[in-house]
Amino acid sequence: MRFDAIIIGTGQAGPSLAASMAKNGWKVAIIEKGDLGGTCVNVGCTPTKAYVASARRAFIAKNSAELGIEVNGNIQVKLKTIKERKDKIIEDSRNGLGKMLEENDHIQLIRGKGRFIDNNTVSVEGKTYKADKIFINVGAKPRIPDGFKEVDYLTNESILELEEIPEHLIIVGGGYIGLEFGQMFRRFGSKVTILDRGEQLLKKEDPEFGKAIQEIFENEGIEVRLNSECISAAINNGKIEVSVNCDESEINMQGTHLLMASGRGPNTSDLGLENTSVSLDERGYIKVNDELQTSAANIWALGDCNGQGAFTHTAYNDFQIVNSHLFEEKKRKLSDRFTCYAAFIDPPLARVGMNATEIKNAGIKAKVASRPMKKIARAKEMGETQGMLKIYIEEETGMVLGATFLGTGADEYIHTVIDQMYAGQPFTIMRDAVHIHPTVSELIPTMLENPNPIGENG
Ligand SMILES: Cc1cc2nc3c(=O)[nH]c(=O)nc-3n(C[C@H](O)[C@H](O)[C@H](O)COP(=O)(O)OP(=O)(O)OC[C@H]3O[C@@H](n4cnc5c(N)ncnc54)[C@H](O)[C@@H]3O)c2cc1C
Ligand SMILES: NC(=O)c1ccc[n+]([C@@H]2O[C@H](COP(=O)([O-])OP(=O)(O)OC[C@H]3O[C@@H](n4cnc5c(N)ncnc54)[C@H](O)[C@@H]3O)[C@@H](O)[C@H]2O)c1
Repeated sequence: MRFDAIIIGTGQAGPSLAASMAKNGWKVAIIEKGDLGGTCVNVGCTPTKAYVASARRAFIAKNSAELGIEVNGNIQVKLKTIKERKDKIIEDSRNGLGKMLEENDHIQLIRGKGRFIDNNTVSVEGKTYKADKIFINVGAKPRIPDGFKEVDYLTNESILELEEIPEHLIIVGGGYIGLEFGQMFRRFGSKVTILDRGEQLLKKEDPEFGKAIQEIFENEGIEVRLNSECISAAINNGKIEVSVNCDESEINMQGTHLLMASGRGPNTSDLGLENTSVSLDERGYIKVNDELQTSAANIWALGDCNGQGAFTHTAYNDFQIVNSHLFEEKKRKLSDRFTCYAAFIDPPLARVGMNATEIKNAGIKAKVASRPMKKIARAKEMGETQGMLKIYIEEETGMVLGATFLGTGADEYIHTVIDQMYAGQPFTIMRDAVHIHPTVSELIPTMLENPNPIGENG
């Protein structure tokens, strides 16, 4: 069967692209081997943020005496109810997407695993489909290091199926997934241990933010063990035993559950790409140019599988870039994008652009405007004073290079800085703006009054 375009994967880029192509009169096939909506909807952002909300309610219920609220009696966390609520949110989202794809006359939804036969042909369960243009949106999967084959470990998928709270959850990996699940299950009532081979949590952040998060986690009773190399696991007396360290001072710990949160890798190994002229990098990501075109001129790669971002908003922006080249006058480019993201721990960490370490490594002369949350009126009124705000400004031009915020609501007001960076204006625009009192955002202009040289610790 022949189409104008074939899309492989219904993640965060594919369905929007299919809808746009259909609107422009193209005949499109979209192939999906699993649940519609991909990682974010089914086993990523949506379910985890629903769980984070339940975990925060549990935490507040247990920790509001200081604000004059005492709960007498038992606070019960019902994981089965939390899961049912999450399943309903996912189902609604999946059904909405299914309806959109199935009711569009220009789109054919094909269920099954797609595999390239050549640059213009994809097979699904024995049938072949041809198109002039093919768009790959196959996402990523957990990367499991050697040493865990003997145990029945959990991943971000299976942990979301649990109906009972683990007694002791050991987590390998102190990145986004490890931290979000770690804090949430601690708040649900589990004992939690987080192991990471690195020197700090969230290794892409400046060390002071890693340390601040570690302190917040330890204050909640989470055990954090860094510099844990050569981790492996086995079953001992029905429990999971985890060995940490390579030398004879090896430490063993026992837990009831083990979550692997040690990074993700692209779904490109069994896609038949060897039958095409698409090139991969050494880690298996599909190489793309500034327009997300692969080394095969008629094939594009979008989302996690191209290694240019590992977030829903970057996958969606990939759709916007490709779509602009197909149908719009104003062309978008990958290189126009500022890196931005949030870790949805509590308080959240939000980031855009460069941090102090990157600025120093690049040899850029810059200043930092900073403020601890404990010096912000609204944070004090809310009783949520953990964290700090930092904005980096290039000395020569006055342009904003980036910001890292750790604090209550940071995932929202980071957008003040993101929008400023996209506007391409100097920091004085933000400094001279009038913000609403009392908000955390109102301190952004104030902190920009007195930027200082970047110190040893950022
Ligand atoms: C636990 C967790 C929490 C996360 N939280 C956030 C968050 O809060 N914010 C955020 O921005 N990002 C978050 N992410 C990352 C986000 O989920 C991903 O970056 C995003 O889903 C990537 O989308 P994608 O379009 O690249 O692919 P995906 O959403 O992974 O979709 C790819 C689709 O392709 C299908 N597929 C793969 N191979 C084939 C094949 N051969 N044939 C047919 N179909 C195929 C898959 O079944 C899948 O449905 C989280 C990820 C995880 C794991
Ligand atoms: N809030 C969000 O936007 C969000 C939330 C969850 C996931 N995600 C996406 O999912 C991706 C994957 O998340 P992740 O947390 O799995 O990966 P990650 O790369 O953020 O963190 C993995 C951690 O595991 C450690 N590690 C790896 N192998 C190890 C080993 N053998 N022994 C000990 N430690 C080891 C690494 O040092 C690292 O700190 C992220 O890059 C992110 O893009 C995003």
